[in-house]
Amino acid sequence: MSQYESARAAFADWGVETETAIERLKDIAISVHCWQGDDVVGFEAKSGASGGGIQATGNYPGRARTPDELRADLDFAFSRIPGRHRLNLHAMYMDTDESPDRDAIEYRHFTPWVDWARDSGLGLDFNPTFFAHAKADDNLTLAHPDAGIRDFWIEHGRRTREIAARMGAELGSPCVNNIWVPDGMKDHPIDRMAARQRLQSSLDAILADPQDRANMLDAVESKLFGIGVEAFTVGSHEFYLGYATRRGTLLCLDMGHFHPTENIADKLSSVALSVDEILLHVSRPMRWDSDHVILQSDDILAMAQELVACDLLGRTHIGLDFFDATISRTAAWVIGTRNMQKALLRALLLPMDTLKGAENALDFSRRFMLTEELKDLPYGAVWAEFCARMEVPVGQALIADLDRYQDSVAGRG
Ligand SMILES: C[C@H](O)[C@H](O)[C@@H](O)C(=O)CO
Ligand SMILES: [Mn+2]
Repeated sequence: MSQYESARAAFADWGVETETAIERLKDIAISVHCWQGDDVVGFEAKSGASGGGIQATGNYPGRARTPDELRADLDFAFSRIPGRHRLNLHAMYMDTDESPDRDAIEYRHFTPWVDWARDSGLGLDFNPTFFAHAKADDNLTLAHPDAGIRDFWIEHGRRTREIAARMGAELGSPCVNNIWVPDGMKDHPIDRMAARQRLQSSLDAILADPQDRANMLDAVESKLFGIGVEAFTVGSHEFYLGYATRRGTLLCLDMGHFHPTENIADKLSSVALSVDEILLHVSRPMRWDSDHVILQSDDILAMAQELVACDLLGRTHIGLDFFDATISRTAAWVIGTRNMQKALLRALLLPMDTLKGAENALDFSRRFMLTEELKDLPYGAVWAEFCARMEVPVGQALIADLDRYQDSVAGRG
């Protein structure tokens, strides 16, 4: 009997069909973020420090310096991640000989990405870039007291929605356009309300034109604090939860954007009662929003378990948001994305009816015994079978591939 056949029998003993779990996992597209490949630098003529409190640390060799290098790295990464997925592109990753400012970007500045995505069978998601720009140096953009600066960023936001809609139409899959702004203050503000009113009306202006939801979906992302905006973030969780609920946008929950002791998995069932769809930025905050590459850690397993237990997979867009320049960037993409998939597989392999039955009967002894014994089941054999069917390597063969690719890019200047 093969390892998979014996694992299949072990799960069947608990009433779980491994074939069903594998089929469901195949259908879950992860939105892989472009910015892990180049340390959040982007390809604008004048790219500099990321700003907005975002900073990749490390100088591991092999950073992608051009769109072609980034696409080559992504081709490799996607070839080692089982399944069909999406690329999450920030506006500052335009691919053009022109140098449009943020308020002048157009669809044509991104067509090489769309052509590549189409050829690769990938979906695209998009983000306006409200940081790494002189007009964001005050750490205020859409909430800036200066109407001229607000108008500049409103125009940027409007254009990204048009570009996202066209990307979605071209690829036949709705493009999620996620708005995150760094706006805040280093020290205690006097007039929080005025800043939040400005952010609200700027967002309203950006979202004023209706777009076909078959082509694009709007999302808004909150944050607790960032470097340089320790005292006050205009777009807090409460601000965006209310905004998304009122305006019918997706709510983005970034796992690094809350207090480190908060359980982000616990928030899913709460916000799902108020918003139709959720966007996740799966990340690993190490004491703060450090954006470490995700592990198969309790937080990630809990997030996946909630998505399955609450039946939220159909209305949750799973995006990743981590970056680490101290390790191979392609290895970070591949291992991080596979960790998300492994967490989902583990959740899909749980005998959910049995677990819920124990809980509903208030039989907490049974729930406790079940959850702990289930941890010993052979999840690895099911994962290996899934990878074999999707023609991607596991274990030492994967590590050899990751090493080989890293060696091939290490000479980049
Ligand atoms: C690139 C950023 O990580 C991204 O735009 C945003 O999602 C964020 O999380 C900022 O902290
Ligand atoms: Mn994020």
